[in-house]
Amino acid sequence: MCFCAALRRFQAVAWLESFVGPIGLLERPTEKEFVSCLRNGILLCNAINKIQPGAVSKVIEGHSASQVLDSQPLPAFQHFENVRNFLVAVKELSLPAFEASDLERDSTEAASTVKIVDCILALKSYHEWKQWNGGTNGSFKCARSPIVPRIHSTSRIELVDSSKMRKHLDMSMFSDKLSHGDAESRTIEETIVRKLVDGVLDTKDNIDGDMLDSIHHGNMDSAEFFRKIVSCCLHERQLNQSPEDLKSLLSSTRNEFAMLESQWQSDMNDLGRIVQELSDASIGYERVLQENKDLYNTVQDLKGNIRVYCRIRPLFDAGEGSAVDFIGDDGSLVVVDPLKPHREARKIFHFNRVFGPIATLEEIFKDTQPLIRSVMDGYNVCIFAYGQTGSGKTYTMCGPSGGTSNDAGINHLALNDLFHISCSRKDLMNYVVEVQMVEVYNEQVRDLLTDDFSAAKYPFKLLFLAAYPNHTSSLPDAKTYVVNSTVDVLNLMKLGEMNRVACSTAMNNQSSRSHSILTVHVRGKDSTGNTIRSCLHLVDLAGSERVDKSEVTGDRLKEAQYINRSLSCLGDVIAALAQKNSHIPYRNSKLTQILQSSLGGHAKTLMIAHISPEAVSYGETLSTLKFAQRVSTVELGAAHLNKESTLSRKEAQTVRPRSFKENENPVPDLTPPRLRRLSIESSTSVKTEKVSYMENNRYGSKTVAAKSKPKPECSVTRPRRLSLEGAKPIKKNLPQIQTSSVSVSRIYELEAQPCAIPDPSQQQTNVGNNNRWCHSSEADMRDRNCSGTDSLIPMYNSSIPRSPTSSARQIRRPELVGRSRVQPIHSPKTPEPPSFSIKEEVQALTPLDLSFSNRTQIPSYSASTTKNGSKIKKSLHTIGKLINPSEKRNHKSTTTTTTTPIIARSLHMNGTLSDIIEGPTPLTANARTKRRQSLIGVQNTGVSRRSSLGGKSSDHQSHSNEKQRSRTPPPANLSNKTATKPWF
Ligand SMILES: Nc1ncnc2c1ncn2[C@@H]1O[C@H](COP(=O)(O)OP(=O)(O)OP(=O)(O)O)[C@@H](O)[C@H]1O
Repeated sequence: MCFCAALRRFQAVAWLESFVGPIGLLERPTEKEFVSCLRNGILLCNAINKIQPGAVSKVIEGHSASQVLDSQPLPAFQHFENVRNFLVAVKELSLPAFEASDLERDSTEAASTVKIVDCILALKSYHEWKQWNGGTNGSFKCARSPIVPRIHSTSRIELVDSSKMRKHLDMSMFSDKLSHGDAESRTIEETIVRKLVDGVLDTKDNIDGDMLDSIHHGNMDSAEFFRKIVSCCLHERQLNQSPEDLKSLLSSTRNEFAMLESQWQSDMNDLGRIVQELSDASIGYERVLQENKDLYNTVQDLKGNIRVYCRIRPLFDAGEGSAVDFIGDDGSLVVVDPLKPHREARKIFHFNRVFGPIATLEEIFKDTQPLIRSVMDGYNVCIFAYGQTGSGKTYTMCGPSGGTSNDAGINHLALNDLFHISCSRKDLMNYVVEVQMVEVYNEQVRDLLTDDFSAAKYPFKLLFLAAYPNHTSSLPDAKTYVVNSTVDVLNLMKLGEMNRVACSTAMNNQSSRSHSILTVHVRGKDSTGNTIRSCLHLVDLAGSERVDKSEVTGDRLKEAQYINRSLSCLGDVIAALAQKNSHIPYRNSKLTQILQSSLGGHAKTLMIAHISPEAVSYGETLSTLKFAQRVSTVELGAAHLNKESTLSRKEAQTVRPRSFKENENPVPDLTPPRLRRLSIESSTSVKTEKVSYMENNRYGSKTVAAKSKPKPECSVTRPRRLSLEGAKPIKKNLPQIQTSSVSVSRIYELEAQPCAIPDPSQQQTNVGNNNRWCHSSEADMRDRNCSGTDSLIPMYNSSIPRSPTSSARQIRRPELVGRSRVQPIHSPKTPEPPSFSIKEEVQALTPLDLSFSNRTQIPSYSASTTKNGSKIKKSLHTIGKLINPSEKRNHKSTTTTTTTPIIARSLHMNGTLSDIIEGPTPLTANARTKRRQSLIGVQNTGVSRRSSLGGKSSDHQSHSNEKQRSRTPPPANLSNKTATKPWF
C-alpha cells in the first residue's frame, strides 16, 4: 500500500469538500470511491470554475452524488464532455493533468489515481497562489509531484526520480536487506530515511518547492532534508502548545534563565576578582616602579651627581652629513664621523637627556624647571652651558636673539619661573631676588652690570664662600640689584650682554670671548621667621676653539688661549672631583674659583653640553661628549638646604657671649671645611649648625650656641667656629665688614619696613621697585660707599644688535632709552689687613674663648716660630684636645683638615687680609707634614701659601708645591701658544 499516495488522496478529498461543498465521501475514501466521486467531472468543473470563473463554460449536470455512489453508469458523452472540458481548462492553466480514461471505473490503478490526486492538489496550490498573489504577479509554477508511482505489484512501489535513475523502495527488499547484515546497513539507513521523508512530504504539502527540487536533484541529502523538516515540525508543535505547556515551558525557561543568570553572575564575580587582582598587581608594579625611580633619584641626589644634558645644534647646511647617528629616549647618543662612517666605529654616550636639533628651548627648560624650582626651596643651583665655539651655548642660555621676551632662553625662562613661584607663594613667604652678572675675560672678573668701566674697577677679588658663609656671592664687589620681575632681569641681562666681550671668528660670527655668569640670589622669609637663602648660577661659558680653525690672531688668539686654558682648568677640577682627589685645583682659574660652590659644594648642578653636528667639528664633538660623560660621573654629595629656623636663631641669641657687642662681625673662617668631604650622614646636623652660624654672623652675634650644644658629628666644623668667636679685637679694625654686616641685617629689618628711595624722580623709573629692600637713607648709602649714581641702571634699547666686530667689543655706551634706578645691595668690602697686638688680645680673652686664644696667639708664634717651638707644640696639643678628645682618634683626618689650615693660615697672616680673601688652600697630608715641621721649627720654609692665582715670584715654591700635590697641570704660560691645550 502506498501510504504516501493515500495521504495525498485524503488531502485532495478534504480540500475539494471544503472548497466546493460536500461531495458525499468519507474522510478517508478508497481509491475506487474517490475515482467514482469524480467520474462525472462535475465536481472538478465546479472547482476549476470557482478558481477560474468560466474555465469550463458549460458544466453538464448529471446524477447526484447518491446516484454516483449507487454506481449507476452515466451516459458516456456526459461523462466525457465534463472531464474533457476540465482537462482542457487545467492544461490552459498549465497544471498537471491526467487522462480522461483514468476515471474509468474498471481501470482504477494506483498510478492513475495519483495523477488525479496531483491534479486536484495542483488546483489547490493554484488557488492558494492566486489568493495570495491576486493572479497578477508572474505566473504560477506548479511544484512537481514528488512521486509518480508505478505499481508493479501490490507490495511494490517504484519511486521515479525526475532526473535520476529509479530507486526501489520495496518493503520486502527492505526486510530482505536487513537480514544481510552490516554491509548494507547504510543503505538500509538511507532507505528508512527515505521512507520517513515520504511521510513528511505527504503531510507537509506546503514544503518549499525549491527544497523539494533540491532533494530531487540530489543537491540536498535526505538526512539534511529530514532534519529541516523535523525542526520545522517541532517549531510548529511548540507554537501549537497548550497554555499549560507554555506555562511550564515558561517556568522551566525562567528557571534555566535564573540558573544561567546566577552562573553568569558568579562567572562575572570570578572575572571581576581576577581583574581586581590583576589591577592590584599592576598598581603595585607601578608603585614599585615609581619607588624604584624615586629611590634611584634619591641615590643620585645623595650621591649628588651633576646632571648632564646634551643639546645638538641643527646643521647649518642641511645637505651636509650629520655626526649624530642616533638619539635615544633614554639619554643615549650615538655619533659617527660623517666623513668616515665605515672606518670609524660608532661611539655611544649616555646622559640624563639628549635634545636633538629640533628640540625647543621650552622642552629643555621643562626638564630644567625642577632644578630652578629648588632654588626657591633653598638649594643652590648651577646651570652651565658647555661646548665648542658656535655650538649654541649662548642660544640656549640667552635665547636666539639675546634674551628678548619673544625668544626666551634658559636664563629668561628660569627667572620667569622664579618670579612666578615667588608670586604664587607670596602668602607663605616673602622672597627677595637679587642679580649679579659678571664675566671672566682673560682671567679677569668684570662686572657686566656696571656703568663705570674704568679699568680700576677690575679685576675683582674673589671670596671663597666657604670662608664667608654669610655671603651667597663670591663676588662681593660686583653690583647686586634687587629685581622684582623678569623684565627687570631682562633689562639687566641686556646691559650685561651689551657689555660682554664678543667678536666674530671663522667659527662663529658672534663668538663670546668670555665666560658670563648670571647669579640670582634668593632670600625668603616666612611668617614664622624661617628663612632660606640660595643662589642660582646661570653660566654661559665661552666656547673651546681650535685656533687653527677659528683663524684668530693677536688679541683674539690671546682670548682663545685664555678661554681654552680656563676650560682646561675646569676639566682638571672635574677630573679631580670624579676621582675624589683630596685636592681639587679650583684656584687654577677664576672660572673654577667662581664655580667652586657649585662644582664642589652641595649645590645642584646641571651641565648642558652643546655639540655641532657638522663633520668638520667631529673631533671637538667627541671631546665635548667625553668631557660631558666624565662630568656626569662627578659626585657632589647631597645638596644642602639653606634653611634657617627662628628657633635656631633664638637659641644662638640666648647663649650669646657677654663680651661681644651687636653688629660686630667676626673674622671670616680662614679654613673653610671641605663640605663635600663630610659624610652624608652628618650633613644634616652640620648643615643646621652651619646655618645657625651663618645667621649669627649676619646679625653680628657669636656662635657660642654651637658650643653649648655639642654634637659629636659637628666636631669637624665646630672648632673652626669656636676659633672665630674671638675675632672681636680684629673686627675693631674692620669697619667695612661691620658696615656690611649692618647692611645685610638691615635688609632683613627693612623687609617689613618699606622705606623711601631718596630721589623721588628716580623712583619713577625704578626697575627694581623694591621698597622693602632699598636702603633707608643716603647716609646709609654713603656708609656703604655707594653713590646715588651707582644705583642708576641705564636701560638699553633692546633693538640694538650685538654686532660682531673684528676686535673685542668696546664697552660702548649704548643709547639710553630711559634711566631707571635699581637699588644696589652692596656686599661687604674686602676687609683690610688687621693690625693688632696679640698680647692685648690674649689678655682680653675669657676662658670660654680659649679656642680663639689659641688661634689668635698663633700669629705671634709665627712671628717667633724659631724661638717658641715648644709653645707651638703645646698650642697644637691644646687645640687637638679642644676639638673633641673622644673623637680625636676617630676623626683624625678631618680634625687635621680643619685645624691645621687655621694654624697654617694664621702663621702667614703677616698683616694683610688678602690671604683671607683668597681663601684657604686645602692641604694634602704631605703639605700638612711640611707645615707642621715648619711650625715646630724643624724646617722653616718661610714660604707663603698663596695660591697659584695671583701668585708672585715669592710664592714660587708654594706654587710648585701645589703643582706637585695636584695632578693637574699648572696654569699654562699664555705667551706660549702651544701650551694652551684643552684638558680633554
Ligand atoms: N638650536 C639652535 N637652533 C638654531 N640656531 C642655532 C641653535 N643653536 C645655535 N644656533 C645658531 O648657531 C650660531 C652659534 O650659536 P651661539 O652663538 O649660541 O654659539 P656659542 O656656543 O655660544 O658660541 P661661542 O662659544 O663662540 O660664543 C648662532 O648663529 C645661533 O643662532
